[in-house]
Amino acid sequence: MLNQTTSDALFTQAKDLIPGGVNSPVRAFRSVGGTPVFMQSAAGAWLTDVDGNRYVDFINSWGPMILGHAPAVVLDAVRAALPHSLSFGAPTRRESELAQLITTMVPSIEKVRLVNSGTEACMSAIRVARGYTGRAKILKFEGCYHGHADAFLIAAGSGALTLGTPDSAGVTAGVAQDTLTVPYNDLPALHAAVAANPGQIAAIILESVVGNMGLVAPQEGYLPALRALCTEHGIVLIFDEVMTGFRLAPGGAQQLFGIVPDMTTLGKIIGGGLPVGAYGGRADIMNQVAPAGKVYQAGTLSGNPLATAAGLAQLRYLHEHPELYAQLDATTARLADGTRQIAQELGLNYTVNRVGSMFSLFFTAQPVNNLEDAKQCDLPAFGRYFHAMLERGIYLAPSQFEALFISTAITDELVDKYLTACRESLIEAHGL
Ligand SMILES: Cc1ncc(COP(=O)(O)O)c(C=O)c1O
Ligand SMILES: N[C@H](C=O)CCC(=O)O
Repeated sequence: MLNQTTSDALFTQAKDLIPGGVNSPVRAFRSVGGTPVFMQSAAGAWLTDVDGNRYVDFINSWGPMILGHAPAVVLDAVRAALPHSLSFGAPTRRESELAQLITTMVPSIEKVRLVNSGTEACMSAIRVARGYTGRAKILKFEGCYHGHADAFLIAAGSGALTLGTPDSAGVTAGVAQDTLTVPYNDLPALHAAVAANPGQIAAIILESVVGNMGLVAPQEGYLPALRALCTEHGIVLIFDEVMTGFRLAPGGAQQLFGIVPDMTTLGKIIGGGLPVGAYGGRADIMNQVAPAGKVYQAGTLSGNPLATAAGLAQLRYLHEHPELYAQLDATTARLADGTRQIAQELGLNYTVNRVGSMFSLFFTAQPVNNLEDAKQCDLPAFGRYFHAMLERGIYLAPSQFEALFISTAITDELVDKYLTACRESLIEAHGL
């Protein structure tokens, strides 16, 4: 048994002070049971908790730590920036350098605005799309998560789905009526929704590869059809690449699939582990943003000097080392294929979905192409598996409805460690 004495004590204290004891719901282990592990430090592929237990990290702060924890290239950049200022609240050279790199790497982005989180990026992007089109409604997909702005907490994925609150309390009927939802990977449903709201939809926003109902890939032809539909109806197509940006390819999912959206939202990797988000797109759309245009959006700490230093260093490194993407792909293929094979050998035949360096093991033998498919999973068995893996030093997302994120710090030896733990944990979780 893991010694979690200090984590347990800290969680008890935190619950008196912080709602549910955590600052983001999915961390609370609610859907897998038990108490969350409180972390102390991290380096490379490894996390160390407050009781001294060590784990190989397969979440990587939900994506940002693509180079593993504490990479020298990012730490050095932050150290160099530190003495100059923690925040200016005034423009800096590095913001333009970061913007330049983003526009170079991401095909759809001609102009970009930095914000502080993925939520801010998505919230701002739909405001801009509304300002640009003069239309009120947006369309999102069931089980996709775009942060916690009111307009997105309708059929939301991630922690909201995990906790059974995909439609959050506190979101007014007035807001909800402007958010249309349809199942992911279902073109007839999408066409029907657009046809039923002629000239009213400002934007369609989606995770072009979904990570927030577990990992779900777009089916063949889905993204091109979506692109064509948006062009035909004058709808702003927004790819939420908060997870997939700079991860699935240097230019994100849009580069991988060869589809150019009108706008893109970014987060996670772009901050190298510090709080940053961004939204960008075609210049004529982005020129609507204040002070260039009439759509207001602002931020006291936006373009923060430490966050831009970390993000710029990480993005530069990725840009200069494109070979890392083949490495990530090969490592994750070994993990995902190995998991699938183990499940088959044990007679479980569970579904494993993978795109690049993201993957999910779904506790169902049925294919998973949308939220309804993902909801068929055996959640109690997943909870037992999660804890069996944790005992063996493997840190997974504490929810069936999240993807795993692989870093360049995962070596072949660590893949072997994961696969051994996976076999033992599946056996333990199912009493085989
Ligand atoms: C696809 C996607 N969009 C938006 C967000 C919101 O980002 P943040 O948590 O930084 O607000 C997240 C993650 O939380 C995400 O996975
Ligand atoms: N799925 C979420 C983001 O990617 C999980 C992180 C969070 O909400 O705390």
